[in-house]
Amino acid sequence: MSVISKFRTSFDFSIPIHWHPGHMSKSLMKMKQMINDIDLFIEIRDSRIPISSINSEFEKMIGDKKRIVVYSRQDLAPTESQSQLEKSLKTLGYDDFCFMNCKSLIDTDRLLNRIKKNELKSAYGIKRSSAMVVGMPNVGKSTLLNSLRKAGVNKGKASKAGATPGLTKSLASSVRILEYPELFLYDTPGVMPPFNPNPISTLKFALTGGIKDNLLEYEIIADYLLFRLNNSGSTEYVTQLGLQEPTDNINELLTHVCHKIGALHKGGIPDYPTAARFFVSQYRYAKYGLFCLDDVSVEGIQKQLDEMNDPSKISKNQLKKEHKKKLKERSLERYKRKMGI
Ligand SMILES: Nc1nc2c(ncn2[C@@H]2O[C@H](COP(=O)(O)OP(=O)(O)OP(=O)(O)O)[C@@H](O)[C@H]2O)c(=O)[nH]1
Repeated sequence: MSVISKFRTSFDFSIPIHWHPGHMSKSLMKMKQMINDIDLFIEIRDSRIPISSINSEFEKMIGDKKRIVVYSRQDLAPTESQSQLEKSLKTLGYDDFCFMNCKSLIDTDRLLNRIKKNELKSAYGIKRSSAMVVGMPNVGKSTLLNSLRKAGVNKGKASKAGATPGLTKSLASSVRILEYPELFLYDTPGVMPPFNPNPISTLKFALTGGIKDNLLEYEIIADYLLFRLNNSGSTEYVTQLGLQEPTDNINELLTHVCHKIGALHKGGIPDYPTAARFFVSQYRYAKYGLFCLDDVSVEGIQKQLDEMNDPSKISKNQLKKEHKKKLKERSLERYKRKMGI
């Protein structure tokens, strides 16, 4: 795909988003307390944001324990980015990972066989083993637990799964997912890092549905989406939305969407947040194509990991101040737009 040169080549966003409510810190603490009872961690990351969905807190917690990384939503990420990621991870020395659609029983069977063959080899007939599924919010933890239970012991759903991030709020008791060797699995609430020094990676997480709706205006998420679509030369959105041509102007695009879906207030005033939500939801249903939002080259991964592990360069207070200032500016902008000023 060729990059259309008249579009933006960078996206200015520096609002740090903090979402680490009490239930997340409590759960993280509880997970840490249980560490000695866990034989295997199944850490889930999203194939569309394989690096931005890493929580450095899990890295510290899991340490040298047995872990398998599951890149979920394989069905929503391009095959080229998966092959590139696989190559890069192997070059960087990682090999305990797999890609899957957590809703697919074929994929789940494959994962279960792999766990039986590799991770639980030493446990046959010896003892009951325990595993824990961990990950950021909405990456597919409960879905995977339910699929593993179905594939392993043919039992129904044990955990509530759904498109709303933060659905699982507490660490529940474990459920059996294998009879022989006996394996139990704990579902855990999605945990965001207490502090993420890279606002763009949180923005990517928001775009893929990982943070609560009220934490960031949909118009910003929609603008970032438009930037990414144009920047990758992908114009499927033009056809899908019935636009005349690609645009780099989010207001222009949202005004069109408002009229297309009838998102209008009294007097025909466009309802931008509803239009933005629609634009983003279509992306999440892969209506504009399949995308990987992270750079998965060896250098790209290394750069993102370095940033993640060295937040010391950025002052938390500085970011908080900037956050407040930006929020004020945004609400003024929104007010002006609403009033047609
Ligand atoms: N297409 C696709 N959808 C998935 C996959 N895994 C999970 N989902 C969907 O993603 C949404 C979130 O899944 P959950 O299992 O609730 O995610 P979670 O990680 O438990 O969420 P929290 O409770 O926020 O921690 C649900 O609508 C699932 O159906 C996948 O591999 N492919």
